[in-house]
Amino acid sequence: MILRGRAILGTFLHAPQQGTLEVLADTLIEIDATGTITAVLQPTDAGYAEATDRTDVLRLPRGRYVLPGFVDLHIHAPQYPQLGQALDEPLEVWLQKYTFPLEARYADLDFARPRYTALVEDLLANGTTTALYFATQHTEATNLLADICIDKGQRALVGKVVMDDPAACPDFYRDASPEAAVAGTRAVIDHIRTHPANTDARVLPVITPRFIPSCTDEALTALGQLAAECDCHVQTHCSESDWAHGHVLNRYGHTDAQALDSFGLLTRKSVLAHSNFLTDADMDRLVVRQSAVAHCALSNIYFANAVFPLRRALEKHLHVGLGTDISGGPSASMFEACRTTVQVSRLLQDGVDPTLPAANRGTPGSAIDLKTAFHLATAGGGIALDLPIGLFAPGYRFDALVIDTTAASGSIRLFGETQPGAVFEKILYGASRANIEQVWVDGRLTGQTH
Ligand SMILES: Nc1nc2[nH]cnc2c(=O)[nH]1
Repeated sequence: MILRGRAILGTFLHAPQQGTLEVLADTLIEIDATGTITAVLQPTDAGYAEATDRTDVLRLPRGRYVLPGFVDLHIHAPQYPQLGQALDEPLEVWLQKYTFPLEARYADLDFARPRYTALVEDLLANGTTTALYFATQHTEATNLLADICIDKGQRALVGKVVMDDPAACPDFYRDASPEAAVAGTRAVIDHIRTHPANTDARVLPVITPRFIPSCTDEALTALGQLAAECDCHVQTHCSESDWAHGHVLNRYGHTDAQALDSFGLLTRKSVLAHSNFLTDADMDRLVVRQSAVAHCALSNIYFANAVFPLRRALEKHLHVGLGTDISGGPSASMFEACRTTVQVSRLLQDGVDPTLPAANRGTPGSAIDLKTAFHLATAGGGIALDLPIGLFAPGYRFDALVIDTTAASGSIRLFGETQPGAVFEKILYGASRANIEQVWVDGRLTGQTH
């Protein structure tokens, strides 16, 4: 089904600002031939009656609510087979013991294809309409992931992982040299940008140094130059755990954010995963560069040794979106990412050690409300990527999911509740895949949802 050149009538819930939910009840959204929203008409608006009389309007039944598609700002695509597994080691052990051996297998495209296909289909069915992907070190398998996203109609940003330092990366899974790493990155950029089925650039390339500990200075310098030359997005990990943060401090005598900046890797289109140990000065630097953080609340429980100070970052007007960090986080759902964002912020606020007096236990003022988490998972992701997504407003792409609150096999029970704020909470806390009835990207219905 296609909504391009048509309109959809229903109740839309979105969060243009942090901390607020906007309810667009009985609203008509008009979409042009490219999948861009051209009008959002509410019942009191001039022209509403005539517009809703159009015969080509898709009218949603009662009990349906439309949300902006989720923007997952941090996914390791090759780690999907490992989701919900192997979370018993700290980051530096987990990488060498489980993750590099798994990712190395993507040299074999017959291994990669069914796994990448399942991932993209499952994420779409979960409501993730935009995905920022780390692929693997392999050029061909990275191109394959991009091809699958293009074929399945997911908005995606796909990067070949650069990891060239022999001191940190195993022989069986490493770029042969900084030059080879950059050549592979260039090849993926060219593949995606010239793909004959990607003329509307729904899939974009991303420069992807894995993280400073796995890269040589030569590779980081060349990737910074490439980012300026190609005007591509950039993604990497930043100050994730005590170990990762400490590695960079030891190597350069300054923080990850400073080091990335010195390599030209902090741009308007950069997304830094985790970033838990950012100093105030690091945050200020990111604000100046307009770079973003992908907050991965669930994965941080396993690997970070700390909770990201999200409220402090938002008060500084840092761009922040949410990420699942598949498979560091054992859930592929952005609903879950919203829930965990709220939950860990409460732990940070109140503290966790019951032997301490309440007054010394936590970090007051750290709590994040559900509407803010939802904003970050949608509009915030769009701002981070500098793309017109995550909102229902003219000029934005029509990326959306239709929630069926009445689905018998779903996990939302409204018991007659109709107050939109309450319904919103029930959806965010309760929705599972069986409640996601339709997923739209650029005004096109994507595959089977359940
Ligand atoms: N969570 C996480 N952190 C990383 N740092 C470097 N690589 C990774 C990865 O694959 N996952």
